Amino acid sequence: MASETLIEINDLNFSYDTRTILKGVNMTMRRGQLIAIMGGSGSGKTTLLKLIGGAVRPSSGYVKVSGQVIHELNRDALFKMRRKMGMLFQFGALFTDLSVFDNVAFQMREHTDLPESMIRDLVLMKLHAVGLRGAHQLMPAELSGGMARRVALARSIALDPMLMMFDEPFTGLDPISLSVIGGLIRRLTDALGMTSIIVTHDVQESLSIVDYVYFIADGVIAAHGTPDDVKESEAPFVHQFVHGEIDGPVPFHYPAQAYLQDLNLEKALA
Ligand SMILES: Nc1ncnc2c1ncn2[C@@H]1O[C@H](COP(=O)(O)OP(=O)(O)OP(=O)(O)O)[C@@H](O)[C@H]1O
Repeated sequence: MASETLIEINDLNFSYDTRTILKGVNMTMRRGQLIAIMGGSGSGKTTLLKLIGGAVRPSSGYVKVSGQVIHELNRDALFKMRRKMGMLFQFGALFTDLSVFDNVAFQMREHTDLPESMIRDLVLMKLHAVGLRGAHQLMPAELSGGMARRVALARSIALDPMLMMFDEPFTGLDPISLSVIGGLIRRLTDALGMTSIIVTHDVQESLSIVDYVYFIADGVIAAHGTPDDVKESEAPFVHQFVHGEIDGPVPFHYPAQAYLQDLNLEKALA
């Protein structure tokens, strides 16, 4: 059912010690949706993925996945839940000493009792979905960057997750590989009926594939909407992002003391 809620984030607050990272975040994500989370560097996007995956606990509020409050799950229940979530980080590193086939088969062998003949069919099916069935015997060192990313993608969907989280899936890819990966994320989301979240700086690619966008700034949701809403938005924050302006409400520089002061310090240390 496309309209069923998979993730509900309610008044979520999170701090590292005394440093507040997320403030009163509310989000709803439905099954089958592809959602982008965008925001400046250090705005808390990866932290939000960690909260969804239960790697860190909220200071207050909650994340509910499939009706269950993540931080209330015991260890076993959390592991069970995590098995239904796939995570693909920027350099979704492959096991270099395993073939493409064995990389994709790894989780199936670890976490299921499926016979090897069935694993073979499933692995080839996943590789086929990313266009690399013919490459199943290659070793990671024989792959291009874009191919390696596709194998990592096939591996992350090996156990048919209900939720996939991609952290910066486009980083370091040339424009063609980038749109191949973007298209694949969309197609796999639809074909598997999963919910996918991408954290990305790549505004143009994501607006062309996602159903919904959230912008985070200073720990709050500064704007959200469909790609059409976002493209038409007059809000300065959204405008800066969508049109790639360096200066605007999102500062380019991490807060620092005056530059001159830093330079003088260097001189004093020399
Ligand atoms: N383990 C940690 N302990 C303390 N502070 C942390 C920790 N991890 C991240 N932070 C801080 O929390 C803030 C949010 O980090 P996060 O990684 O969520 O940002 P982000 O939006 O994903 O950034 P980027 O786009 O640069 O990856 C950052 O300012 C970071 O310095």
